[in-house]
Amino acid sequence: MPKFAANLSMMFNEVPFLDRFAAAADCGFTAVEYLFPYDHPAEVVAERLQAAGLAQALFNMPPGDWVAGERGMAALPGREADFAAALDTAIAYAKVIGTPLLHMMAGLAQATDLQASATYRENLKRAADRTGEAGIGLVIEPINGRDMPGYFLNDFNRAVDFISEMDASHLKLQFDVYHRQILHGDVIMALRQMAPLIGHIQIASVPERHEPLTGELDDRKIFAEIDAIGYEAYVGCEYRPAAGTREGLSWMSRV
Ligand SMILES: O=C(O)C(=O)[C@H](O)CO
Ligand SMILES: [Mg+2]
Repeated sequence: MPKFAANLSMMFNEVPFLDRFAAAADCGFTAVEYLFPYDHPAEVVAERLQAAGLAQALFNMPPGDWVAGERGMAALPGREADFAAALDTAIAYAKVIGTPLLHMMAGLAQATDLQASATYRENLKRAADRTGEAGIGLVIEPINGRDMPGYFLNDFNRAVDFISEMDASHLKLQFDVYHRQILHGDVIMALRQMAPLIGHIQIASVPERHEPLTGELDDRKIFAEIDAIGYEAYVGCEYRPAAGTREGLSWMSRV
């Protein structure tokens, strides 16, 4: 059975962000992930993580102005300086918090836009170089257009192509089972085929993005496949609890 990390951006929203670490540990989690730690000093986040005895699995680079609708900057021509500053911030936080992985979000741009693609490649190279020097893994994640309309990286094969082009062994795919199913289906075969490139996995039911075992996929089979491909890192529970985080955790003892 895979080991699971609580996603503190979606789970434990019953309490403020900094209190979610203790809440996750109290529910038996041994690791956490979240989108962004940047509203708090890195030292404070690290202290909460350590006090709860948790491992950090992953967090995202700063995405630009999230409230205004930005969803990353890597594919945005003209935003290279902002991207570089975000990368500096992410690496500084990663060193203090001790995350093994950073997720680089692409941003909203046409997947067919040649200038956006060129900018993405340049920024991906820069991020791969900088994270490589810092000893941190880097992941990119295809995201479905229903949840994130206009997201640049909306295709798993394209993500694999970008990764392959870079020739950086610490650059890998964030395989979110929820997005995979909505974008392409064929989840198990994709896990098998992409296994060598997978750096992080996330799970949620489809289509509601609730607890595993409540959607259209056979999550038990998916977890068995994750074990079978030899994936040993954390599986992020990136789901919105249907009716309370604690109340919904019984799936973990039924898989
Ligand atoms: O939306 C997701 O699936 C993610 O993992 C991103 O990190 C944030 O949007
Ligand atoms: Mg995800």
